[in-house]
Amino acid sequence: MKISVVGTGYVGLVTGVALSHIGHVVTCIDIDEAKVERMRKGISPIFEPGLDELMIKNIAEGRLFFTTNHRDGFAQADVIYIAVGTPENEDGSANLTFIDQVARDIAENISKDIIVVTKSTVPVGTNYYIRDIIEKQLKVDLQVDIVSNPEFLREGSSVHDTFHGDRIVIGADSDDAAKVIEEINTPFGVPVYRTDVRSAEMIKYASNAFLATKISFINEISNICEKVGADIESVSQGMGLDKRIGSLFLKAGIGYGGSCFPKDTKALTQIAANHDHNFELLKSVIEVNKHQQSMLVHKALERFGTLRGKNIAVLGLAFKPNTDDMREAASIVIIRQLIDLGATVKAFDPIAINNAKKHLPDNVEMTNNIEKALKDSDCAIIVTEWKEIKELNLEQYARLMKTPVIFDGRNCYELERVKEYDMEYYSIGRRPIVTIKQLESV
Ligand SMILES: NC(=O)c1ccc[n+]([C@@H]2O[C@H](COP(=O)([O-])OP(=O)(O)OC[C@H]3O[C@@H](n4cnc5c(N)ncnc54)[C@H](O)[C@@H]3O)[C@@H](O)[C@H]2O)c1
Ligand SMILES: O=c1ccn([C@@H]2O[C@H](COP(=O)(O)OP(=O)(O)O[C@H]3O[C@H](CO)[C@@H](O)[C@H](O)[C@H]3O)[C@@H](O)[C@H]2O)c(=O)[nH]1
Repeated sequence: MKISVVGTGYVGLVTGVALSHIGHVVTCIDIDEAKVERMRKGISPIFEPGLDELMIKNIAEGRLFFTTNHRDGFAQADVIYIAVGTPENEDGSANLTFIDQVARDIAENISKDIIVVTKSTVPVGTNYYIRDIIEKQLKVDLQVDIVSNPEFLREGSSVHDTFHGDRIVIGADSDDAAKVIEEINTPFGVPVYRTDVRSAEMIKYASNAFLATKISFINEISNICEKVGADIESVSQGMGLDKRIGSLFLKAGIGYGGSCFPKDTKALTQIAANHDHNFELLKSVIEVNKHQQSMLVHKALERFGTLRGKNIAVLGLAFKPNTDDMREAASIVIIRQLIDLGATVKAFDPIAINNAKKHLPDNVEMTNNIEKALKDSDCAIIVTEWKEIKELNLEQYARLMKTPVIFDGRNCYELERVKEYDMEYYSIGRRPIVTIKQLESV
């Protein structure tokens, strides 16, 4: 099948590369010329494990192309995938400017019947809106079918997720169009779930909202655990053994970030509000997440009294490990608060520094060397559970830091292990460990 993918971000590029890998001829279109130039050479503009290798292979085998020209990109296409961004408006609703533009680009540049597949996360009804724009703008009589095919990949494991997903959701009115999309995806061997267009659009928001709810729920439980002396790791494990609950997404921490949960939860409350429904539960999930992000700063304040003049090592900047994505990362909130409180921040991240520079104040020193970040610091705040942090020899904290006081927002270390080292260790939903008596007065 000949396929065009519009938008080469995390979703579009991975989708385009994966579709070419299973044998389709794919042209990826993006308006960003510099990005397209790099991709033509087989260089991925995003950090995603396994992606460069697949790009290089499929370009070499003549199945994967890149262009900035919509007319060229659509010329051969039987199917067009839309994968442009749907960021949030100031009121939290989804901004459909890019979607709108792509619909117009399609209408202006196609010359044969087409199936338009929307991968972007869009409010319920948007696929019909896309079809309306295309049909209104078309200058020739062509058939346009729409299919909602929301994406569930996670950043950092997106290539793996595409080949090993739990389901592919296909929402369509036209049986024929749905069958074409099902056939395109057959080589992935992932189960297909067929439904109507609006339900497919809703499945995406409901899934993200549910996962975000699970996270805020377990974070609230962790806060209570600290007060009653229970251990959140045991509690999560014990809960997760119940198949009705499931063990995944019960990891307490400093809240969810990233390009999806924050914006999609807000967008769903807006979708509900537009239909006179007050989605109170989801609003609380969002509020809990906001508080959770500040949790470690509160703990540090409680511990030190003031953070003015303190040198603080922030370990991990990306919103999760194995990605360079800084969108809505908890590190941004935490670092801003630390600076407002008068602290000096030295931050470590192995991958995300370039992106982090766009989000953080200039006076934040950044390094991809964890030892440099820790050197002479008064305390360390662990924000992202990078391998480099989890595998750090715990001796290093006492060796490098002025005072080895650690606030771990991702429960990276077993408490029994921490006890063997000189440190003062505060984590999430677990009892504090203080092994150095003299630190209590610092
Ligand atoms: N990032 C994820 O993990 C993820 C997962 C599932 C779903 N989604 C959804 O997928 C969509 C895309 O997300 P993303 O993170 O890949 O976005 P992104 O911002 O990383 O990439 C979007 C790309 O689209 C390009 N673009 C914009 N307008 C264009 C146009 N008219 N023609 C061609 N290219 C154009 C931009 O230059 C950019 O490269 C969003 O709706 C998002 O909610 C994202
Ligand atoms: O038990 C958990 C699981 C995740 N998180 C946090 O939640 C955020 C999101 O993590 P994750 O879901 O792994 O990453 P994303 O790449 O944002 O993927 C989510 O958002 C995508 C965009 O819509 C969807 O496609 C995916 O299915 C959905 O998991 C991160 O800050 C994680 O640290 C936790 O705090 N505890």
